[in-house]
Amino acid sequence: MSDFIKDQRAQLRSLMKQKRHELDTYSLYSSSSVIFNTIASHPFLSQKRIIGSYSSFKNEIDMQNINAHLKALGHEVYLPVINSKIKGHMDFYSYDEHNLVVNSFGIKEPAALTQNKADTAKLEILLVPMLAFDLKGNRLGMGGGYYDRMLKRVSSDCLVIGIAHEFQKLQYIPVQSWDMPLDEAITEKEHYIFIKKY
Ligand SMILES: Nc1nc2c(c(=O)[nH]1)N(C=O)[C@@H](CNc1ccc(C(=O)N[C@@H](CCC(=O)O)C(=O)O)cc1)CN2
Ligand SMILES: Nc1ncnc2c1ncn2[C@@H]1O[C@H](COP(=O)(O)OP(=O)(O)OP(=O)(O)O)[C@@H](O)[C@H]1O
Repeated sequence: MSDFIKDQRAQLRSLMKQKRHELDTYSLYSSSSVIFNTIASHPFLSQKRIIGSYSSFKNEIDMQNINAHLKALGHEVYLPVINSKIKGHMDFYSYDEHNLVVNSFGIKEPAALTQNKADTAKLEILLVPMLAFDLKGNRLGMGGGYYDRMLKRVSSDCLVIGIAHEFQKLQYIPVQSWDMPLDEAITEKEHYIFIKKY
């Protein structure tokens, strides 16, 4: 792996964490509400049943209403659970808003009950958090490599959609061989389509 790219990504990560930290509550609220509507009216939503999503933390777009809405519509909704025994590994477990526990990062996750575990290969839509993205669909995450590893196990038919604030769009994100590109990104300003799957 190139140390140069690794350093560039680390620098960008720290800059974008800072920017997100400075976001005001009103922008977070209003952008989350616009993105709720974009996801709720996504043209493929009615054709897909099994959705991987996430619980937000630290000024990420608020996914709580979105997750509840998707579940109320009858979708199967799964959220990540970090596996503390395997480095960079997470699995998805079914979402129940009344049954979430806070993990070591301060992110709410479902209890890891075997009977509630998703078959990652069966996910049809995956909503992905990101610190930054570019118009080629490259993504910068929090740096654990969790999504890079997980996306390798997802079906090539699964629609992978990054969720972010518009200010997280950058001109160029340096990538490494294992970085998995997004199909789409949704911000409060735009619905970007990088790869037209359907
Ligand atoms: N909501 C959400 N869930 C997610 C992610 C995410 O970006 N957002 N992840 C995306 O991959 C994974 C979790 N990855 C994470 C990686 C680092 C930190 C974190 O807080 N890092 C600290 C430093 C911690 C340390 O050094 O001990 C920090 O940035 O201050 C949090 C989550 C899986 N779940
Ligand atoms: N498929 C992989 N195989 C082995 N190591 C990996 C893989 N993906 C990522 N890593 C490791 O994880 C570290 C972080 O990767 P990267 O910078 O791509 O994370 P990220 O995409 O920002 O984080 P995340 O996916 O958790 O949001 C890398 O430095 C590398 O050591």
